[in-house]
Amino acid sequence: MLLGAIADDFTGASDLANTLAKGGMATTQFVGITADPAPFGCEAGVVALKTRSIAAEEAVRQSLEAARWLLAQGCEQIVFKYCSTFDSTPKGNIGPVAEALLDLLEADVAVVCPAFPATGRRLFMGHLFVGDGLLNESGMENHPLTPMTDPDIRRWLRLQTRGEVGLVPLHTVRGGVSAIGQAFAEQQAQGRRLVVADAVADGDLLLLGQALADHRLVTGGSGIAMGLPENFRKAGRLSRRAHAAASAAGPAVVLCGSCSKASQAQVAAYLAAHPGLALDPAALMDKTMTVDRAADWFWRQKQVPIIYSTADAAAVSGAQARYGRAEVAEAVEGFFATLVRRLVDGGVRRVVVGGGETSGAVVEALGVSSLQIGEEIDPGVPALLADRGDPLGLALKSGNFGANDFFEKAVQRIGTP
Ligand SMILES: Nc1ncnc2c1ncn2[C@@H]1O[C@H](COP(=O)(O)OP(=O)(O)OP(=O)(O)O)[C@@H](O)[C@H]1O
Ligand SMILES: O=C(O)[C@@H](O)C(=O)CO
Repeated sequence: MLLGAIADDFTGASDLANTLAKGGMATTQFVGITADPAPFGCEAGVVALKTRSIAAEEAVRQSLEAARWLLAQGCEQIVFKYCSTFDSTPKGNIGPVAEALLDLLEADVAVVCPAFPATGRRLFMGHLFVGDGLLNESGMENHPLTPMTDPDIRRWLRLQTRGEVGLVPLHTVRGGVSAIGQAFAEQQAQGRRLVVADAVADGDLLLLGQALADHRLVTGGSGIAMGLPENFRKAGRLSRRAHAAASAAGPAVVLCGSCSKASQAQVAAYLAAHPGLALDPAALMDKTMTVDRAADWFWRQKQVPIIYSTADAAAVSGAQARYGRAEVAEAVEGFFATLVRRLVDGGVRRVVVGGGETSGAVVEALGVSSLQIGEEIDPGVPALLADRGDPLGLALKSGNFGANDFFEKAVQRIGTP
């Protein structure tokens, strides 16, 4: 294994794995930390953790454990993948994990770059934009777990770090590989080990990728990895392996626990032509909605149904005020976890999931340990193939990713009925 990555959620892991596979690296996504050696021929390994919203010390512990395993597999460069909307709270976890990885790798400096232009996330003067607006006006300010209320990534990250945070602005990035190298060296000389780098287009990310060839640690969204495979290819170190074929066959289900604006629109679009079961947190808390009821409902449907807790910001904050933020999240995620196990044990072979935390709960419940990366469905979302006795097709969609018709496309692209 040449390149190892640690992703702080499951959809983020498949987003990054998709980028590395498209870049020509034979890539496997691992579900959590494993003690087993990586499969033969794996050039890039992405360890999917569920550390985005847990306590910072625990996120650090798990990330270091994953990094040590990746290093033991031979990895020369480590990528720490977080969300392209920099999802975190003032207490972490991006800063503490990045600083701990710098220490482990004995690295002097690392880039911080959540930009992912294909999905509208662009970074200018350290400020993160989503589409044509700032991050804190994009709907992310209402996120159920990590509300993003400041678009200045330097300022937000500094709340989380021990050390100062630097910046390599866009005009320097556009100056090319040696200008970028010099800028990092200057930031490092001033004692800034975490350095935010601007990027508004794929070309900026490719330049950065080239300039970061010798960096032991790279941190960012999946965009920052766009240029990394080329560094290994140029050195003649890559084989060329095809994407995994979508070979799953059987009934399908769509599960959505994401409450993002994009997910709200995608759920509405899917409901226009398919049956849906809405999960109300109150009904989960007082147990009037049970996994038995939802599973019975599922098997009665003639078309591929959607089961969702997706709701608008007012409904989400209402439920959180009544039951507590963590309590609702636990109830919703726990419900999806038990339900998906029941459905897959009962014969479902294609599972489409909306939301990173939700995907983590679902994949962990299914007990699969690794995922092969298939073709891209929409930017940042590949078809995935797991082995659970039979082939199991999966798609794990980040909250804000995907076109309006994502769910319909994904059901078709991850296998056949
Ligand atoms: N109706 C609801 N009310 C309150 N919380 C909810 C509701 N539905 C889902 N949740 C919780 O909100 C969280 C949504 O997070 P999730 O990561 O799945 O989606 P997302 O944040 O939109 O996606 P991503 O992390 O990929 O951007 C989960 O913990 C989920 O359990
Ligand atoms: O970077 C992103 O936006 C996604 O891969 C993600 O991490 C969402 O959970």
